Amino acid sequence: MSDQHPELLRVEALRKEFPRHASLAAKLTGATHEPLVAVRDVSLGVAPGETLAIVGESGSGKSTLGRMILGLMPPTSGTITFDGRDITALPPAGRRALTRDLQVIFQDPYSSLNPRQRIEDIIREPLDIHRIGTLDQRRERVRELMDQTALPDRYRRCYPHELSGGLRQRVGIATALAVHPKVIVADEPVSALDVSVQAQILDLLAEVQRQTSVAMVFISHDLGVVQQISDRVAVMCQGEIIELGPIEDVYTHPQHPYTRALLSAIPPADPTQPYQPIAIGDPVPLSDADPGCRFRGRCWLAEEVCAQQPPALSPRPSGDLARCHITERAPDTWFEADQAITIGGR
Ligand SMILES: Nc1ncnc2c1ncn2[C@@H]1O[C@H](COP(=O)(O)OP(=O)(O)OP(=O)(O)O)[C@@H](O)[C@H]1O
Repeated sequence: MSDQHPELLRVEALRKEFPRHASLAAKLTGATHEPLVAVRDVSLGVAPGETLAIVGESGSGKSTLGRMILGLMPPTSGTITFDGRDITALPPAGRRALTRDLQVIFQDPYSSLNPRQRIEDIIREPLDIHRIGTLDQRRERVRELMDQTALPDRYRRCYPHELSGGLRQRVGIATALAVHPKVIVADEPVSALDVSVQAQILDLLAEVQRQTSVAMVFISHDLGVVQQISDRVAVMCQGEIIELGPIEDVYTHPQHPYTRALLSAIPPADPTQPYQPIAIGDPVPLSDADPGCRFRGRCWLAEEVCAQQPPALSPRPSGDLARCHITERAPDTWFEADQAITIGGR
């Protein structure tokens, strides 16, 4: 989609390092510690009306990337461009003005809603902050937003604790939509909800997007969840994007073994079908200076080259970009090796 439309949001070589706390022994010996690289030189763009999913296991750097896009955390290096404007290091006043265009939906709607405010006041708050319309117009907009997010009017004067998790997430969505943002970052918006409620909220987000053309960055640890609503997906592993492409291509022809393993973890819709998740174990820590592929310690396809050279994010015939020496050399034959692995433990 971003090939046809100018990008609304672009991050380029975005990096976030966190200092590590030195142990007492290290302090005494003066040993230096490498920082933890949470996001490693990530580049991607989002077009108007597009949903880009950011997927990866816990600790892969998804939320840190989302927080930097939202201006909640400064990057160590790299740039963020919004609507053609560099917003990487905006002063606080500039950032505040931008919150109208860039909104967020959090994972846990309960902790993100003020427990002492009524639902109508919560939804109206962004309109008050940005001084949009008269009080009557704001009230009318709240009614419109409750209608749009299928929140029955009887909840208008309720407090968050009186609502179910699904209804609270509808309030979160209505609040994010209130000021007509251009981009919404949704950070695990359904992972705290029951499966049946998840489906309703995903349907709502898809419908809202059809109506408003808002661009969405949808962060999730679950490839199964993003399939339903995303146009493209970026798969993150140990701070890096290891695969990026249209959702159909990534699901039908994954070009990175890590993506293949994540896909294998999605339970089949039909319970009579075999469920054979590929066990890849936990991330293997590597020095920042390590020259090889960061996934090689968990990879059943790894060869010598994987320890010697960093794989580049390179295009594949299927339309994806992937960061893997093996599939770069043989994009269509690696599935044979895939068939040969002992599923559930290598
Ligand atoms: N404020 C922080 N200070 C130090 N380290 C951090 C901080 N925030 C995140 N990290 C580390 O950065 C790495 C990436 O974390 P991040 O939360 O972005 O991952 P994630 O993919 O969103 O995972 P999760 O879904 O579990 O939040 C992890 O190793 C995490 O411990």
